[in-house]
Amino acid sequence: MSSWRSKRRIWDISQTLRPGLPVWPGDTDFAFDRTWKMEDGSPVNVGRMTMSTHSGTHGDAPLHYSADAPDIASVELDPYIGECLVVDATGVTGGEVNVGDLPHIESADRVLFRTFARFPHDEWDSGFTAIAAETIEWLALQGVKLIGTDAPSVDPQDSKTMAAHKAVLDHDMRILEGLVLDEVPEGRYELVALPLKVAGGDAGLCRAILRELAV
Ligand SMILES: Nc1ccccc1C(=O)C[C@H](N)C(=O)O
Ligand SMILES: [Zn+2]
Ligand SMILES: [Zn+2]
Repeated sequence: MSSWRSKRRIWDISQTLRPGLPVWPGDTDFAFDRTWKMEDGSPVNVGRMTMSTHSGTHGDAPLHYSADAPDIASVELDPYIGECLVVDATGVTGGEVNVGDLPHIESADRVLFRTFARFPHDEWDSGFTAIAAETIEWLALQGVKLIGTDAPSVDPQDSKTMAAHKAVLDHDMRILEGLVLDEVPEGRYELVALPLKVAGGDAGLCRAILRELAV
């Protein structure tokens, strides 16, 4: 008998989009409803959604932090697929992940940081841990093309300088935010996290997964 289930384990590292999803203070709430309902005699159910482009798990487009930079529909997809390193940064104090907090990194194309001991699924946590601009610079020099975090931003919530986003821009890196890494041990995985192709989009929602590497 055949099975749909792959022999390699998959971790779904996406937030579930649903009413009540915590969003950036002041940003658009996630809403979903049905425009056609089978219970009303429609042959099918059809829904609609209203949301911020930065809802839940998403990839920022360069356009989000630089006015003339590419939108999410224009960016190449290679950074969003391939081998990645998950780093446990749950022990970091002081608000941002610094170079000294990093483990020894042999080489990595993509690095994902787990900063929450327990992901805040039900409330917004303004005190999330950001990534220092120096850390991003350092990772770029190691050849890292994509940085991911379970926090809602690589910069602190009250940042006026957006230093981490600027470092990402300087090195033409890509960012994933709002990943859920609670169940994922530190180590190497295959990442697949493709942002939705929205023309003019400053970000794209992602269904993000990690898969056990082939041995
Ligand atoms: N929705 C916002 C409204 C105002 C200011 C920032 C945001 C963000 O979402 C920040 C974001 N997730 C980021 O890319 O760092
Ligand atoms: Zn964002
Ligand atoms: Zn961002």
